[in-house]
Amino acid sequence: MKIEVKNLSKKYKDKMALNDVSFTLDEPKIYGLLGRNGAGKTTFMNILSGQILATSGEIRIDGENPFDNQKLTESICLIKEGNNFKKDLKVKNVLKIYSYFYPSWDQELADSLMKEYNLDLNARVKTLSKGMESALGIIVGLASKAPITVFDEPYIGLDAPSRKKFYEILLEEYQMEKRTIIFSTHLIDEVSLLFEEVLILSEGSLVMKEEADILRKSTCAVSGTIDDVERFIKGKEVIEKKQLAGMMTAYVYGDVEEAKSSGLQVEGIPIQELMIHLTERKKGA
Ligand SMILES: Nc1ncnc2c1ncn2[C@@H]1O[C@H](COP(=O)(O)OP(=O)(O)OP(=O)(O)O)[C@@H](O)[C@H]1O
Repeated sequence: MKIEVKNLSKKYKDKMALNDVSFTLDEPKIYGLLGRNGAGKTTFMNILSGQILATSGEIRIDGENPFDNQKLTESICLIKEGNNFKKDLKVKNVLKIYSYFYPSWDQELADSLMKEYNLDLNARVKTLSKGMESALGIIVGLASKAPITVFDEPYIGLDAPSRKKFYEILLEEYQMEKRTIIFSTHLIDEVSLLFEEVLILSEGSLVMKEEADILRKSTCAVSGTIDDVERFIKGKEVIEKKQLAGMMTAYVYGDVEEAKSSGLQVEGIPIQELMIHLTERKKGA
């Protein structure tokens, strides 16, 4: 499904949570939506899934506005950080409700994930630990098979092996059947290899939207003497540079191979680092 975001803004009292954001997601891909606390990620995901209205601008999903749109809601599954389910419900009833709601619900997948995460069908949501409740969210998100599945920090309390399992199953499912997955997380290093495209929000503005492969190939950290590094970065877009004891390290948009052949020390920039530098740069602007 095509997602068009046009001049989207959301204001809460005097706080601009989103400020004139525009972009298009054309294809089913795994998108990483990144940014620091308060950058506007949850606000965006809530507007996308039709839970709240924008102050101005709009989101169109295959041409339609998601707010109060029953037909579209069946195509979007939003799994939040917590409180996804009514506390008094039994796990089996949660699954039943969602299976009725999502036309593409995959019961077989839900059953196998229930085993994987060792959840008791008869337990009530309020008796689940934080990690178990997150596991239930992950199960619903994956089994919904919703063409747009949005995970907003979906794994609070979930231990590292369970998170790893989640990434593996997400990838397996995605490879079998592509769908748009929008993933917001602060555990960027852990997940970044899953991302096919990365969007970074900073203080309500979109500061980057780029394919992850291009980012890996076209950004690098180069280190060497100040003169050598300055020579290399001349005319290139510099994300950040630091000097120490006559040496310089610069984070630049530039071809990794070219940097290597210039004799400088070259390293890739992890997406997490890139996010930090891009959001810092904006603050200082
Ligand atoms: N209901 C609300 N009322 C008032 N302000 C809000 C509300 N929801 C969000 N905000 C503010 O809007 C800004 C963006 O919040 P949002 O939750 O979208 O950020 P986020 O990127 O998801 O942050 P985090 O990574 O911490 O979850 C923040 O400054 C936040 O305080």
